[in-house]
Amino acid sequence: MVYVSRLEHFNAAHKLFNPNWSMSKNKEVFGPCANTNWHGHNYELIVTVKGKPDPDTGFVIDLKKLSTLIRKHIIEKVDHKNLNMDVPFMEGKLASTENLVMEFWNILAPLIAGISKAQLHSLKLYETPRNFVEYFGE
Ligand SMILES: Nc1nc2c(c(=O)[nH]1)N=C([C@H](O)[C@H](O)COP(=O)(O)OP(=O)(O)OP(=O)(O)O)CN2
Repeated sequence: MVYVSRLEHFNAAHKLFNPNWSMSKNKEVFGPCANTNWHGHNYELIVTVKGKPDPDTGFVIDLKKLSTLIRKHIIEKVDHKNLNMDVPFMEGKLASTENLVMEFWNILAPLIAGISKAQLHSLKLYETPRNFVEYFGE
């Protein structure tokens, strides 16, 4: 197996807020991340795909095609958006990095399988240069 990765970028606004809690409980749990008027992040998304290189191309997956697919189905939906208000697949969900990366997986895994013999292996999503999550689909 060879593991091939593509880095994409987006920026978005959000707040961490549980609607079932009072404002003071949200502030207690999420601190400044619960700020009513939002805050923003420069997110970095690393998509890793695994497979065997095709004998004709030497590619596990054409990275240009992978990039186009990620941009169309993920980046265009979240870039310069408010994750709590503007993104249908985040509706009713807390806009944490964990919940975001799981939604990204549900979108990307079948699309990648549809354009190649490769499989989605992992997603790594940086919310800040020091906070990031990794997801392997289980
Ligand atoms: N498990 C999670 N914890 C936190 C998440 C998350 O998505 N999953 N998100 C946040 C906030 O959105 C917050 O804005 C993160 O910023 P901060 O803690 O300030 O992180 P920085 O790396 O920018 O700053 P440091 O000064 O290095 O802490 C919080 N928790």
